[in-house]
Amino acid sequence: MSLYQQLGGEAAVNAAVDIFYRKVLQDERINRFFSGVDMEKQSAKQKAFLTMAFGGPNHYTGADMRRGHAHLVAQGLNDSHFDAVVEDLGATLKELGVSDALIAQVAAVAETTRNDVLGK
Ligand code: HEM
Repeated sequence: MSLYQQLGGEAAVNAAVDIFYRKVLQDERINRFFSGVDMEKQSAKQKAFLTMAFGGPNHYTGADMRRGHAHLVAQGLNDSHFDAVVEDLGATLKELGVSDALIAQVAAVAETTRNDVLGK
């Protein structure tokens, strides 16, 4: 069974969206990056983010991740911010009762996007 399926597939993504988004917006280390973001598109973005982090079906490539975050890199986005997002994601999954082993797998999937997201 894939990681995405083990976590509960689309239902798990939907459950995580609100909790994750709240954590990110309350996180003083990173919330400035989200201040100008279109709120209507935000939910779809969060779902795309979580589906990707869960190792599920997504339509994004490394090039898309580079393009999608290049304006944030220009604003100073760096490893510390990436780490904060991974931490907020882990805390979200913990709240939803996901095991530490699965959370570690999700963090490992997120890691595969680090260089693209940070434009390295
Ligand atoms: C774990 C790695 C990450 C993944 C998988 C990821 C994924 C995504 C995806 C799929 C999008 C939507 C792109 C689109 O518009 O089609 C996006 C946009 C965005 N991401 Fe990330 N992201 C990651 C890390 C981060 C980090 C570390 C930050 C900032 C702390 C961040 C902030 C944003 C913002 C603000 C947008 C919206 C940009 C806009 O609409 O202007 N992301 N991300």
